[in-house]
Amino acid sequence: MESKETREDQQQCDHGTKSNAPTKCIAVITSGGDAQGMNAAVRAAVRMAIYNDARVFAVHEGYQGLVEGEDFIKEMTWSNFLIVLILKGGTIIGTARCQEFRAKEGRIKAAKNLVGRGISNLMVIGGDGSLTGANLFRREWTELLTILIERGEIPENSLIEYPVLNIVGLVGSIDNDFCGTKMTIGADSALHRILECANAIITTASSHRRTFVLEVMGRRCGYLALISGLAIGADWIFIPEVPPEDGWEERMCAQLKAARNVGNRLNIIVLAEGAVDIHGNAITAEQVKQILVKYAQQDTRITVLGHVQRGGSPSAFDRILGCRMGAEAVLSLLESTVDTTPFVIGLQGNDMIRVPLMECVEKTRNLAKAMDEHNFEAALDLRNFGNTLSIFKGCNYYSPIPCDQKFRICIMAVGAPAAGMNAAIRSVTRLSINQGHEVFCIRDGFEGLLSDTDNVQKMEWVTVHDWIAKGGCDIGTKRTLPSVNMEKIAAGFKKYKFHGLVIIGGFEAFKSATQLLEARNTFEAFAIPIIVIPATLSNNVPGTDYSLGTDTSLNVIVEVCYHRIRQSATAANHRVFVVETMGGNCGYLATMAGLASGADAAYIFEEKYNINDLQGDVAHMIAKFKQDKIHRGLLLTNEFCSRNYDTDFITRLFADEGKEYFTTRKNVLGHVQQGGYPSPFDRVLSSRFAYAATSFLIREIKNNIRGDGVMNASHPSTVALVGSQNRSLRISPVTDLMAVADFDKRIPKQQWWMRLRPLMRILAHHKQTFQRELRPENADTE
Ligand SMILES: Nc1ncnc2c1ncn2[C@@H]1O[C@H](COP(=O)(O)OP(=O)(O)OP(=O)(O)O)[C@@H](O)[C@H]1O
Ligand SMILES: O=P(O)(O)OC[C@H]1O[C@](O)(CO)[C@@H](O)[C@@H]1O
Ligand SMILES: [Mg+2]
Repeated sequence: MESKETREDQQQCDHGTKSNAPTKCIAVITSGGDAQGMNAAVRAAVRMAIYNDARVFAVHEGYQGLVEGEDFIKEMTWSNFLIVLILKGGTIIGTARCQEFRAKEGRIKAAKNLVGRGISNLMVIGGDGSLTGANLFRREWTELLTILIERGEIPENSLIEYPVLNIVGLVGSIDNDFCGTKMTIGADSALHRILECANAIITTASSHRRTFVLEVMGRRCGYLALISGLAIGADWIFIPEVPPEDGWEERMCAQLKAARNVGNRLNIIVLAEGAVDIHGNAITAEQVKQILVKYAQQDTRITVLGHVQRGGSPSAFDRILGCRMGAEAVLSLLESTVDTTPFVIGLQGNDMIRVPLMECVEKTRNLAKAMDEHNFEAALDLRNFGNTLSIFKGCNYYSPIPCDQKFRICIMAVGAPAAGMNAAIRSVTRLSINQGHEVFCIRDGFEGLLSDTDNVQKMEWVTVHDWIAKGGCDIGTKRTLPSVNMEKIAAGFKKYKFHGLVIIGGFEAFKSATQLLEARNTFEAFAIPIIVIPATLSNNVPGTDYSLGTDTSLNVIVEVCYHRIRQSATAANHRVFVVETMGGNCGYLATMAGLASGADAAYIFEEKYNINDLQGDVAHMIAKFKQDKIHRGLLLTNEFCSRNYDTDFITRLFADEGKEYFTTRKNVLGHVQQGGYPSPFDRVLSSRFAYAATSFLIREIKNNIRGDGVMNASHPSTVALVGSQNRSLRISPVTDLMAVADFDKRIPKQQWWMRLRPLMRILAHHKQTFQRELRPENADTE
């Protein structure tokens, strides 16, 4: 049965080129523990299905609803999933842990309920258990239908009509415990919750000079504990995959005491709920507390974060991940035939990929088996946590190695402030100190060297103690480029005898590095290895898909767009908001915030538009207010989207042309986007960048130091930028990057995220041609 509303919705939206797949009926289900971002996935799935002329049903209350049938399975329309749902945590269609579905009789009932509605395509959004159950359900499909035919409960031809159950899985779980995707929907939001709580705890812990044991979720997976431990700057972590060897009690106490001895006022221990010792015995928060009180005489408290981690609004990352996975999952179902392998939609690099469900279930099972058999080495390998663990130790355990020759490493920041700069400075400082070297910072970038005061300061382990959680840039950052007075800057470098330089910043940081490289011919003080760590909310630096600060800003924009502007729009009713983001000429923030907020459009510099396009969008907005019963509109603009058709123009156009249907208001978000404490993603990325940058620098100093201790780096490859490309770390010589950068526009010539723009338009009900996301060529295999 097709509802009137559905047909109208479909008619009013001619979506351009569509897939040629025959009409299919798809059921969407959320199952297992809820996770933030599931709603975004359901919404994208419903809309993508309707866009492709398929019928789509939501199964309420997980597998329980599938078993019960009746009103638990409802057909969805375009308007069922308004943008408001993107911001909601949990799952609006409900979830459950259903015992009945584990038994065959339960699955027989479920099959009957699907066949009765003509559904043979199932999208399951859940964790490892839910997807294992889905796989079993698919494998048994013929048997289940045969039983139902024999019982006379479904028509005889059902097996001919529905020979297979097509399945697609989306991993929605805060645990990030499923093999086949780099990130599961919800894990990033859970990290946000953990960090919010840790921020609150750190102030009281510091006041009382206390130790806190923070217990986090994750079942038998240590992802949340490891990543939050790194992002908080914890003093010790316990994760199930790396159980501590016997004698850990003394080692932990010694480590915590050492941290206090170098000036820490508090200690934080992050304990995964599934943590065990080398014999497989559980390690509990209470046990850790008792040990600390008894052997380290530390005033210790326990905080078990519990379900807070699954609550709250999804992060920008999870909203975008949910949207992309939901859309890709529908395409996978529409393309499937009787012979198609069921897939899980995974994130690899920056791309959505389809991974055989069986393979993922098998790998996930092997992992559980390795843990059961106490084969922790294999488990750690399968999880791929090794590198992160090394970074965690390097940044948090004070253990400088003796070193024959101490190098003098210099850090400076160039450009506008961005969240994550302090975190990167902390990591470079600590990693270098632990390698036995000395670290200095130049305050206020190149201006610091030009001024008459001494702006060079030695950095100690404790100087940067709490910098991982600090926004801004405590060493000061300025836009001034070295070219303003190369001679004086060279004199400064010579005076302080730096062996290597880390420049943290945006496009100016990159440009500074190219200028120093060029000036090497004239000034030998620049014959040192130089590495740039990209940090700018604009995300416009060549050689990296992400710069530090971008994710934090995106979360600020999404939070403002939704929790503040939306509330105002709801109260005002019939209102369109035009929200201007920063980013220079780069439309990353406007585009991604548009996708994450379910915006109607995002106008950016890189995608030209003219008055006809804008008029079309006004007409589209009016149609939405008239037909979709929507009473709010959201348009994003990038600060330099167009010289003439800018934010003011767009606001006035919508205000005038749409005045019978809505009022229009403008919001320029401005510098709030530069503020705030860094997001988990930015904190972790800062440590990874710092690790790669420090390793590069020390290696290149060793390669280029003369016997008399003077640096002689002349090869251009010794001036480089560390970036995240398809989520793998890459060091690129700046000479290579000069070819892929547009210096006039201050953006890279190619930007990976541009291919996400059609999806944003489709989900906003625009006419649009969908382009499938390309498969990665050089995606990481982590
Ligand atoms: N082996 C199985 N066979 C049939 N159904 C299963 C199986 N495993 C799990 N299920 C079904 O999936 C539901 C959810 O599974 P589970 O409780 O393991 O959560 P999950 O999907 O792993 O999510 P999370 O771990 O994130 O909470 C179960 O209640 C059950 O209905
Ligand atoms: O919500 P419940 O059923 O108490 O389950 C808690 C479990 O679910 C998860 O939150 C998600 O799997 C785990 O981290 C945790 O162990
Ligand atoms: Mg699970």
